[in-house]
Formats: sequence, C-alpha cells, structure tokens
Amino acid sequence: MQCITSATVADLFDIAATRRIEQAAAAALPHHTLMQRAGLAVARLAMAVAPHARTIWIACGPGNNGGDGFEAAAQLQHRGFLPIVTFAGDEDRLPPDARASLQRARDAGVIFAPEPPATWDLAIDALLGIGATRPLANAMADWLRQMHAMASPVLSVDVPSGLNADTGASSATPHPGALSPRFCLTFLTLKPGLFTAKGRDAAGTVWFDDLGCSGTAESPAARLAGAPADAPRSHASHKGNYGDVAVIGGAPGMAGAALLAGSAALHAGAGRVFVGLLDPDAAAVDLAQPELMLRDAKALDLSGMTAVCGCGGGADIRAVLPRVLATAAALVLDADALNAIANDGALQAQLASRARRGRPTVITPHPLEAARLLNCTAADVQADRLAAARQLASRYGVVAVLKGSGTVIAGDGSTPPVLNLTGNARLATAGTGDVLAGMIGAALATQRPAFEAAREAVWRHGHIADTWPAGAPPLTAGALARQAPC
Ligand SMILES: NC(=O)C1=CN([C@@H]2O[C@H](COP(=O)(O)OP(=O)(O)OC[C@H]3O[C@@H](n4cnc5c(N)ncnc54)[C@H](OP(=O)(O)O)[C@@H]3O)[C@@H](O)[C@H]2O)[C@@H](O)CC1
Ligand SMILES: [K+]
Repeated sequence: MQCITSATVADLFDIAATRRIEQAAAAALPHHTLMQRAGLAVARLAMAVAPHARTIWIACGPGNNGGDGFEAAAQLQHRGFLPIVTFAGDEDRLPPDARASLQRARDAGVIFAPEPPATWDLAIDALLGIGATRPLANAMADWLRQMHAMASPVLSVDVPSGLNADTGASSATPHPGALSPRFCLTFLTLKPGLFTAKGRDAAGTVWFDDLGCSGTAESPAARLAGAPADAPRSHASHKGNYGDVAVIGGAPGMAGAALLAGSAALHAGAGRVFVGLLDPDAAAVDLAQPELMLRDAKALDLSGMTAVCGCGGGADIRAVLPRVLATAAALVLDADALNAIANDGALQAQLASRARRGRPTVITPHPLEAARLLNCTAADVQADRLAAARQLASRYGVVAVLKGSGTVIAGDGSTPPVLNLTGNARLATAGTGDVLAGMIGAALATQRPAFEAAREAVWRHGHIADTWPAGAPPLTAGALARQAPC
C-alpha cells in the first residue's frame, strides 16, 4: 500500500483500461481473491487512520464496490471493531464476488442496519466505484451527505462515490460545512479523476494498493511526474547560460501583473529579465527590484528571448501580439494574450504556425480562458480537463497548462499529459497566475523542452504554497514570486 504525494511518479489509467487490468488479474487468480485482498486492505487502512475507532459505519452499494465494503466489514469484525453496515442494493442482484463477501460479513457476525448509526468514529464509503453511471439518488445520496456532514473521517473505497474516475467530475453535492478528513484507497490502478477537478477535495489523501497485480501493457491516460530534479549550476557559468526573459504586458493601471511575472522569472533563475510595459507613462525603474530592466514593449528584440506575454496586458496586448508571435524565440502566453487570441482567427493561425517553425510555446489558461480558446463553456472544460488540455495542445501546437485544482500539462501527444499534485488554496489570490507565467518563462529560457519546463515550473509554484511556513505572513503573489515569506 502506497501513499500518493506530490513526489510520486506513477502512471494513471482510465476506467476502460482498469477494467481490462481487473479482468486479466481476476482470470489469473482463484475466485474472490481480488475482493478479499481489497477488503483486507480497506480494513488495514481503516485501522491506521482511526486506530481508536469503535463504531465504523460502512455504507455499501449495489455492485462490487459494495462487495469491498462487506469484505472490509468482515475483517474489521474479526479484529474487534464494531462495523455497522447499511446496504443500498438488492441482494439477489449482487455480482457473485460481492454476494460471497456479503455472506462472509454475515458469517463474521457483522451488524446490518437499515439506517446509519447515530454516531460513528469512521465512515467507509463503499457505495459506488468505477461502475457509477448516473448521479446518486435516494438512500445513497442521503448517506453520502450524512457522512460528509460529520467531523469523523471518511475512507472512500476505490473512488469517492459519485466521482467520475476518468475526469474528476462529480455528481455528489459537497457539504457546505467544513470538510471531514478524507482518505481514498484505490485499487489496481491510480485513476486520473482522483487528482483533478472535484477529485482532490473528494478523495483527500489517496492510497494505492495494486492487490498484488503489478505491471501492465495498457497505455496510461495521464501521469504523475513527481518532483523535478535539481539542476545544479556549474561554477564556470554566467548569466547568458540562463537565458533572457522578456515580460510583455502591464497596460495602464496593470503594471503590477507584469512586474510580478518579471520578479518570478528573476527569482526562478533567469539570467536577465526585461519587462516591456505597454503603459507609456510607466516608471523607468522598479526601485523595489532594480534587477528588472524596464523597457518600452515595442523596443524589445525578442528573437533571442523567451517572451512572457499577456500579464496585465488588457486590450492593448492585441497590438503587440503579431510581432511577439512572429519573433519570440520561445513564448509563454497568459491571461489577456489568450483572450485576444481566442477572439482573432489570424492570431490563432499565427500561434499554430510557431510549432511548424520549431518555436516552443506554452499557454497557461484557467478554465474560462481555455473555454474561449476551445469555443465551449468553462463547465465543458471542467467536465473533462484532460481532454480539454489535450485539445488545446493539439489545436494550437503548444504545451497547454490548464490551471485549477489538479493542473494538467499536455504536450504534443508523444507522452501522456501530466497531472500536478502540488499547490493548495493559498494560491487562490490575485497575481499568482502572473507568477506562474514568469516561472515557466525562466524554465523555458534555459532551453529545456517546453513540456518539461512547464511541468517543472508548475510543480515548483505549487510546492512553494505547500511548504509555506505555518506562522509566516499570508502568501501573496509578490512573496510567491520571491519564493520567500519576506
Ligand atoms: N470485480 C473484482 O474482482 C474487483 C472489483 N473491485 C471493486 O469493484 C468496483 C467496481 O464494481 P462494479 O463494476 O460492480 O461497479 P460499482 O461501482 O460497484 O457499481 C455498479 C453498480 O452500481 C449501480 N449503479 C451505478 N450508478 C448508480 C447510481 N448512481 N445509483 C444507483 N446505482 C448505481 C449499477 O447498476 P446499473 O447501472 O447497472 O443499473 C451497478 O449495479 C471497483 O470500483 C472496486 O471497488 C475491487 O474490489 C477489485 C476487485
Ligand atoms: K466508493
């Protein structure tokens, strides 16, 4: 059993591949073996997360996910706990494995009740797994609400019920109050939906058990790429080795966004950072960060630079985009640059032509910006974030960084998209997106492949938030850019 963290390197498989892996594993083992292993693993994790639990409510559904719950109940009963099972299903229609596990729970003396107990120390959600086909209703929906309304921890079996394991979309309505501590023990494969969209909140801490069935020839749907390796700098290096970044943005009243991106590029290690401001009346120097070289955006020669374009650009960014798209050696497009491109077919064609000319581009849309670029709604994007990121990457010939909970990084399709596991709600504050664009710019300026540069910068950006000292001042975008609380 393995706990999944932002440092984990692993392949993620969709439901279809998981079904094939499950069938192959089941065929190679005696009947009921997989479910017995799954139930035992659930019982072990339950004892680890709630060692002093007395009452453990196990809500079981109508399929094999419920079967895992029955099996866990039997195991917990044998170990002196008090599992109470509520079953939302028809015994006569249970699949054979689950029916056998129901009998094992009965034989062990587990209590079956029509309603949840009045209180519980741990709830185990074994209602639905990868077989969920529609929104939860009736008793199952009610039980899930009750579980999430209590402060006691919830352990989801395989997948939080109602969560689409492929996409992270969820039919379960989150409880408006504080989140109960959540754990999810997933089997045979790690599934992408656990790590993006609603998945991260719904699953909580994810644990993985391959049930003794490692190795598969299936193609992954996505990957967890883990922490980037440190890139030590040789003594005999100089600023030219780390590249020039030119931030272009900062229309009147929005210079801060461009300066934040510049500061982020600087502190992420770019050799030199220029900030080309669109505001003709902007100051000539940033006294707080004199390392930034402030210029007129139109005067910058981008042919040897990595441009970071769009931060605070407003509508004025449109006028400079044709030159930026044509000349920047490498490019990060963010915010207003993306909105301008979404509204302009000529700019879209110019963007797509960069890949054909061997000029790398990274785009960093949030879901609404992605929706504008894909001519759909933000809800469509959120309904399948992996697919949306892949479409952006292939339509525009770019590396697409689709921001949000479980940021997706998609490239040219030669490798699966990466889901990033760093970052938290501390980043939900103005300017953090500008900082990310600057950090990607710095990584790109070192000539690393765009996909690697993007995923490394995304990881580091989230990692700063994850490791922000508890007693430190709040994480502002400026402090994030400096990578330090003061
Ligand atoms: N087989 C094995 O060896 C192993 C299996 N494993 C476990 O099995 C799980 C997959 O099992 P599964 O395929 O039975 O799917 P599961 O998620 O239990 O639900 C299917 C049932 O729910 C029903 N249903 C669907 N949506 C509904 C809704 N909203 N509201 C109400 N009902 C709904 C659906 O009915 P139907 O749609 O056909 O009407 C069907 O009856 C997997 O996640 C893992 O936990 C592991 O132990 C490893 C070994
Ligand atoms: K479940």
